[in-house]
Amino acid sequence: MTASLEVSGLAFAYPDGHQALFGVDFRIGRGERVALLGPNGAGKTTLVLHLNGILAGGAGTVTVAGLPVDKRNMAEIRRKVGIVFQDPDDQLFMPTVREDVAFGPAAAGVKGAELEERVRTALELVGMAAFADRPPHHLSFGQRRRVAVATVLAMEPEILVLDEPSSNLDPASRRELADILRSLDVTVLMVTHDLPYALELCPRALVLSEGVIAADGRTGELLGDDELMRTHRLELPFGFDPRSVTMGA
Ligand SMILES: Nc1ncnc2c1ncn2[C@@H]1O[C@H](COP(=O)(O)OP(=O)(O)OP(=O)(O)O)[C@@H](O)[C@H]1O
Repeated sequence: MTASLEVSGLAFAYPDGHQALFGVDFRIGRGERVALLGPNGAGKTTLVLHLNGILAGGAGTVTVAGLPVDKRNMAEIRRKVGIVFQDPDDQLFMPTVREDVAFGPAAAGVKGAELEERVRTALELVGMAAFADRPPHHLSFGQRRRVAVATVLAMEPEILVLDEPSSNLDPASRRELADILRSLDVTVLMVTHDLPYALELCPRALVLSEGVIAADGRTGELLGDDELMRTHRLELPFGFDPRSVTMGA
């Protein structure tokens, strides 16, 4: 399988000397959906910020679709790695939804009919085409999150990275977003503390703990491993049985 993402020997210490990553290795094939799990402070955000070069300077390499993440390739890397941050308001700042979704591709030089097509397709993929002319701040949180996903999809990324995509969503919005994510033909890396959501959406999971990959395998198997879960402070909701979920892979 062609790799969308390869992380090799990635280590990183913050300027204050705090070491957050200690040699992280994994590979994600094109079209896979992978959950990145781990307790608070495990290094998940630090890892994600290396995927598009926001953080750099430690040891090891990150490669996206064969292209190394480094200063020379930054513009192309930022197009290939689409990060949807936890707070949609960090990503929406234009007067209308349409302008927000057009912003990234327009900055990358896409214009005219192609730009319109990109915007239309991205909004259709997240079920928000009818909202194109609305100001983002008039939308509900769940709708703003979907538009934030569209802003990233409009870049036609190689890999979609989602930080806590289910946070602050009501059950119906949570399910609708899951259906949208499952329908997309894109590689997904999803950082989440919502373990049932990880199980529903991602056939594979990585457990990051104290700056190393502690486990990499089938999500259902990892969540069913009581010893692994306890060791890395992962807890399923009360009464939730990972063996009872049929996954929509
Ligand atoms: N700017 C910073 N300077 C120094 N240390 C930092 C900085 N940002 C994060 N850290 C430390 O690096 C470690 C990893 O943090 P990180 O935010 O990557 O964890 P996380 O797995 O994303 O946690 P959470 O689940 O709470 O979001 C933590 O110990 C944190 O305190």
